[in-house]
Amino acid sequence: KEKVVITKDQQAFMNVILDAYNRHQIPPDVAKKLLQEQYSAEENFLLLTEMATSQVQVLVEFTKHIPGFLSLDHEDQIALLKGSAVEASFLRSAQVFSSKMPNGHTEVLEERIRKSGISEEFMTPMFNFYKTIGELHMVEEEQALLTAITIMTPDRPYVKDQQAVERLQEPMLDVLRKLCALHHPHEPQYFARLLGRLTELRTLNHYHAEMLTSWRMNDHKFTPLLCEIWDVQ
Ligand SMILES: O=C(NC1CCCCC1)[C@H]([C@@H]1CCCCO1)n1c(-c2ccc(Cl)cc2)nc2cc(F)c(Cl)cc21
Repeated sequence: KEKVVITKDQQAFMNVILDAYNRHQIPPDVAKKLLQEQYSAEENFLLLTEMATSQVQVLVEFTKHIPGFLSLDHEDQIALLKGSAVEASFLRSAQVFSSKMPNGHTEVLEERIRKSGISEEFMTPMFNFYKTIGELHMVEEEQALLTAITIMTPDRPYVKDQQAVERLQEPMLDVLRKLCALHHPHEPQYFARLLGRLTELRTLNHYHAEMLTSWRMNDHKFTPLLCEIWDVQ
């Protein structure tokens, strides 16, 4: 069984991404708000659009610190951000949902989300994803890398130089594979399970526009930034 060694360069590379990830995160205020009181479907939708708008802004800041991103073709930079923003917001939602909370809080949070205005049909796939992310008990390095890997996905629509993106994604996958072996030594399949979550994320991507337009309310208003990023309005 070969010894897993993270090189000094990989450690430095990892710290750049982790540091950027920790500096550019919106606080889980939305969880606190949802736990404090019940909101109407309209208020919940407004809360979601506000949170998602500010999350896109911090996502751009985080992405700029991913080694090599700023050296990509500018149109490809936009294509990567546009292609990954929804998945990053679901990944962040899953991390917030599965973060350690006092007893009973997660259940209240789930109930509030189930009653927030989202159509019933999306609850199962969404909460399956949240729960499977929670079961992974990711360390923060893994969370940061998984988000960076999601952004650096070569086959997003309109990406022209996919090879350039692959060259940036590969070193992150290498470090993640080693981290998984180090942090989860008794789960040889752990890395594969992590990457499997990225496939699940793509299916949530598929539902996303419909989840928003079927929100139980009239007249769904979106911010200009969300109209750009989400395929709505
Ligand atoms: O605001 C949300 N998520 C933000 C997005 C940016 C990053 C931070 C978290 C929404 C909430 C849902 C209830 C009504 C208010 O919005 N949300 C979603 C969600 C996301 C996409 C769609 Cl289309 C539907 C629901 N899943 C969540 C899980 C959670 F644990 C918490 Cl606290 C909130 C969550």
